[in-house]
Amino acid sequence: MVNSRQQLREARRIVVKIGSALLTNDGKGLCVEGLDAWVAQIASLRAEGREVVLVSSGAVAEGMTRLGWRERPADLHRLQAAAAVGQMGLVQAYEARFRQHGLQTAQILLGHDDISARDRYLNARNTLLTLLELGVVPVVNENDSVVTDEIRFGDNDTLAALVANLIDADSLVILTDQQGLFDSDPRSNPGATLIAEADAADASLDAMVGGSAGSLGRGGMLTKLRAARLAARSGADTLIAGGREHEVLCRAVAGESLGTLLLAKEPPLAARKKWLAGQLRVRGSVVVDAGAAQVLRQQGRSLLPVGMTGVQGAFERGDLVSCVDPAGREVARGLVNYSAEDARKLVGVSTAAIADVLGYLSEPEMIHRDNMVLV
Ligand SMILES: Nc1ncnc2c1ncn2[C@@H]1O[C@H](COP(=O)(O)OP(=O)(O)O)[C@@H](O)[C@H]1O
Ligand SMILES: N[C@@H](CCC(=O)OP(=O)(O)O)C(=O)O
Repeated sequence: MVNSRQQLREARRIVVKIGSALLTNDGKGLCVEGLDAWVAQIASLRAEGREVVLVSSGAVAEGMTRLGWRERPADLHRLQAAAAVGQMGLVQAYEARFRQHGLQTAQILLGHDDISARDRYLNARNTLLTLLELGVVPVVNENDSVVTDEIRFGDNDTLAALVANLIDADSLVILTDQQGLFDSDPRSNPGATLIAEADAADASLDAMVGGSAGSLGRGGMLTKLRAARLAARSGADTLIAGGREHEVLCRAVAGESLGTLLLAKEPPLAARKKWLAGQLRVRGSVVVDAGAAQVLRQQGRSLLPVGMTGVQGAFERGDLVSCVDPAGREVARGLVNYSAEDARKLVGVSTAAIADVLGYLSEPEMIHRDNMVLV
């Protein structure tokens, strides 16, 4: 059997995520010793010939420190202003340190649209890959100052996983203020035990994460677990580890057993499906009958109008829509071939009758399987 830690040793392309809780020293400004240590470790990973993309949080927290604010503002524009101020501090901190190791850095700020629009997704991918080829360390964050609430990732775990998908990373390493994933929140349960390794898809992990974050972090362990599942879609394993541990990155990549390794056991999704899986903006839903739900789930088939029993929401051809079973559980998501208006006319309609009902035939499928991902 291949030792699963061996896979981290062999990782050529790694996404490292540093969370707010860790980076901002629990609200006392950027953690200088931490930054020195992480940058030095990333520099040695680069010197070993590995490619590293850094996803760093901390803009809002650093902005609050610079502006002298103690409370995280509730007002979106003040939050966005803080992010804009703090992002300057972040890039300065990384730039200066990487330069000492002879490395160039590049700032990449991504929003949801950069991942959801296929052309922008491909463009972001090409830019990141070009930077890696040039030996530059890209420093990524969400484009906090301009994104609207409806479409923000909010936590950088999700963003880091999407970046791992985007560049086909071998591993995602999430550094946080805990040593990894525990069987319950160690903040509230001192007796909690560290999980050393699990299949990212293991449903029993869901009960352990609780969803609570620290005062500075956004997502807690729940978003880290979800991120591991997202990263697994492109075949990347995820390590969640304590960022304050001595030489944590170098030791982890040397194959030492620390933190929690969440393994990608399913075969990677095709590139288009990876892009689909990262979409946040769902425009509506179609209810499917039990038979359709079964063939979607078990045989990965396309959804035909005959399997639909209802349509909710307002969507256009090409929008992302979710498919729910008769019990209301989401089965899949995909890009529709018909608008909501036409779809309502097509509920339960056989393929042969589509043209008669609509007066035209676009495609026989409501959602083609190539444009669908199971949830
Ligand atoms: N099962 C768990 N194991 C470890 N930490 C957990 C668990 N459930 C909740 N947490 C909380 O998640 C927090 C880390 O998430 P967060 O504050 O969002 O950090 P970051 O900014 O690094 O993303 C921990 O401080 C911890 O209190
Ligand atoms: N983009 C935000 C990061 C949000 C955040 O704190 O995320 P996380 O570190 O995942 O809890 C920032 O730079 O402040």
